[in-house]
Amino acid sequence: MDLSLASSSNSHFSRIQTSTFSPRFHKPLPFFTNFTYKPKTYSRKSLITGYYPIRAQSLNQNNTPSDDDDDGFVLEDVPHLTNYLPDLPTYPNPLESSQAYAIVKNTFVSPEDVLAYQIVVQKGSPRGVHFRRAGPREKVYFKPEEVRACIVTCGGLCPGINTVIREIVCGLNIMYGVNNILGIEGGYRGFYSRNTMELSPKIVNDIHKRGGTILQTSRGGQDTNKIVDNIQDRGINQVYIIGGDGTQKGAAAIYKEVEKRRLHVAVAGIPKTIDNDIAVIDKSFGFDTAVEEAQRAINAAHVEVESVENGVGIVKLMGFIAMFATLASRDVDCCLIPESPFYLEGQGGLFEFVQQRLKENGHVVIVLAEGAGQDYLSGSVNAPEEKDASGNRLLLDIDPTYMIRAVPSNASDNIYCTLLAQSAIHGAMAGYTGFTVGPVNSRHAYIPIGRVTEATNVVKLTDRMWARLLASTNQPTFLNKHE
Ligand SMILES: Nc1ncnc2c1ncn2[C@@H]1O[C@H](COP(=O)(O)OP(=O)(O)OP(=O)(O)O)[C@@H](O)[C@H]1O
Ligand SMILES: O=P(O)(O)OC[C@H]1O[C@](O)(CO)[C@@H](O)[C@@H]1O
Ligand SMILES: [Mg+2]
Repeated sequence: MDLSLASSSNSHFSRIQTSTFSPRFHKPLPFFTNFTYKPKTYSRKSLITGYYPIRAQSLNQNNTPSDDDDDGFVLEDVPHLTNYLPDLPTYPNPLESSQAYAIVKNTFVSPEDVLAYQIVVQKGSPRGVHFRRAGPREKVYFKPEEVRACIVTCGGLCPGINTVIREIVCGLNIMYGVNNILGIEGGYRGFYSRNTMELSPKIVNDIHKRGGTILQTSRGGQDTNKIVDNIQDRGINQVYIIGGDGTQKGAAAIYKEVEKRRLHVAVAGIPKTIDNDIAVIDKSFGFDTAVEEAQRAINAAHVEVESVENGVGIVKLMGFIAMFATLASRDVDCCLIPESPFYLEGQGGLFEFVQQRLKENGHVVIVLAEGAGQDYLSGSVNAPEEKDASGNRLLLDIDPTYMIRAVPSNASDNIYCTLLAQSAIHGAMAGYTGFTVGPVNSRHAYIPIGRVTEATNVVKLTDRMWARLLASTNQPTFLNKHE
């Protein structure tokens, strides 16, 4: 039973060698499975973002393609340092002698463990896409005393960033005995334009109680070559990158350059987005905290509108937070999101609905998601195609409730951040690189960075979740406009 990495110099996707496979799989896997990227592009406006960029191709024992024995199993694997450094020495994982793991039955994740992307299947359907399960491996590709790690945070704020920083520092130190950890200040450009700070468990001890990021963050201004020069100059060999879709694209570029230079450097991404719009993973850290905090904003609006005659309150929130806060609140009369165009006048329009609710209840609370109703906003706030420093389009009149992203993370996000940090550490120590971590159907996985940056999640109006919201608020669908 062996699912081991074989080296492949020209592809950053590993081949999986499977001589025999666990009996719990109803069918043995092909002897070799080779993975090639076949990216498919989807329009940003498309409401359906499902895609399968990698196809498994069966190879027979001579390593040539064969059509048989393919039961549709696809592993979207992450790169490994041995892909371009085949002779890297390995060391026993220090967790073997860790007190914390002393009585754990299975300290190490089996190299065969993979997670299914789709868990709702039908009898006879192909087994589909899988990701490598995250967790500690028996062998590591770094001597703990030789690890020089760094952590950088980029993009907007999100509850829990400090917790992730803390847990990377403490996890590296406590689990793997690493003492050399640098904080890069001020985002990507901090690699070459700012000072660094030494991080230790003592320094980060209580930072999870604070919002923001102790390392500071920034948008724009990254220069991949200069970053990798700096990584080399400083002797850094593990890079932990916390940030959103833009940051993860930057991480992929850093990984590519590191691979080109054939450096013994693991690059690990920890996905961050308060909007919860990162593809593949179940949920992004800080989202629960943000939804909880959004309740307070909605509640405040509700108190205000109830206290005046015909009060109308508008709460502006980000992305999926608008939808989930509405579902959680019960005080929201109508949730407006960019994916569901609405109209103001006439039968079935927003004004008619507001009037009706005012008549019934004397007040109305509307949740407006970032980007909704752009057609109705004056162009005076920002020029239509204005961009921020990272090249993201600036939306009109976007002033989402920032209070929700400055708060420290709640208990469940703190636990989640701990798992993310520890998974990233185990992956880097085990020699995986160019990966991002996150839960897929509740289990943590190593996911190729390209998979999470190729498309961002949008609300699918055709999914039952949006229907649940409509059923909860009883708001108009705006689907039947009468001209
Ligand atoms: N395509 C890209 N390639 C390389 N670097 C990128 C790319 N897009 C963005 N970046 C860099 O990543 C950093 C963060 O990007 P951005 O400001 O878009 O935030 P983000 O990571 O998407 O976070 P969020 O949108 O959740 O706030 C910036 O320094 C930016 O220059
Ligand atoms: O004002 P800043 O820091 O650029 O952030 C704005 C953006 O950051 C985000 O919170 C990123 O998730 C977006 O919702 C928002 O558009
Ligand atoms: Mg972004």
